[in-house]
Amino acid sequence: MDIHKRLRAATGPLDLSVAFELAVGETLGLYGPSGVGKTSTLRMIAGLLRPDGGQISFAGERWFDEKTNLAPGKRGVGFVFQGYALFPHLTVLENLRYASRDKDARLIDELLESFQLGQLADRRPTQLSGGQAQRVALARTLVQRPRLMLLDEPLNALDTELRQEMQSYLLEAKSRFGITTILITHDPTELKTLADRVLVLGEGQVIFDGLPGDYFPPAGVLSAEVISINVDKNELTLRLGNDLLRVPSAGRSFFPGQRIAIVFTESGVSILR
Ligand SMILES: Nc1ncnc2c1ncn2[C@@H]1O[C@H](COP(=O)(O)OP(=O)(O)OP(=O)(O)O)[C@@H](O)[C@H]1O
Repeated sequence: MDIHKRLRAATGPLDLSVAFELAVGETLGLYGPSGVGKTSTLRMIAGLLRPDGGQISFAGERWFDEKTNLAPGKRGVGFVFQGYALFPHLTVLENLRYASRDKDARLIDELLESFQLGQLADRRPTQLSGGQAQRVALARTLVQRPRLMLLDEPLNALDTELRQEMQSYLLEAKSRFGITTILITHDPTELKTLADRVLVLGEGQVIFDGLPGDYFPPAGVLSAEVISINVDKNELTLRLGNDLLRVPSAGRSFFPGQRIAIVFTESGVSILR
């Protein structure tokens, strides 16, 4: 993907320019402050917003470039966002059947089971809780067998307990159906639980592309800067905030200016990486 678009932000033009790879089967998290262009990126991948330039390809198929602009319906993308509407006059089962192109009863049964919706199959959307409705919305997207699933803060409206419950449903769906997914969330825990990789956007640009654990280190891990190395004493001097620390270098080599992750343990400071 290599997507360029001039957006109109409240503060003036915002030049969105994002390039990234998307491997089949992976879950990519999109993270970043409000207004940096996350939703617009998903809308362009889905074909709902036309980029100014660049190219969008998935699984070896070209969806957009200067000569191509595949219609949204031909891309095989399932888009779930907050407040995603179910048909109010249809039951849960009817909502799934309606969405299923091939009326695959086995897949519908499997989704009802995976998302624990069996008992709720005959209820209408107004008779469901927020978490239940969101489970139906996800099942309804999966029943369409999308090749790529785009989730725009799907769990945002839910409270902490329901979010955790939904995260486990999403994990289950990921292992059962293995659908390539891009997930926008503001929740680092959600990214660490669900995403294989995270792309952090800042002001229309990719500022980090890597493992969620590298962007959000575990609690207790601190980032320090190597100030100097005393080879004779096998010792490093580190700057941590305004403090200088001396720690054993344990025979590893470092260079001044290098940022390293450290953790305080009972026996002193230990260097993680
Ligand atoms: N079709 C469009 N044309 C021009 N500008 C747009 C268009 N759609 C959105 N924008 C602007 O682009 C900016 C980025 O919006 P976008 O919704 O992509 O950000 P976001 O990172 O998803 O933010 P949030 O986390 O708040 O949802 C906003 O200032 C918005 O007003």
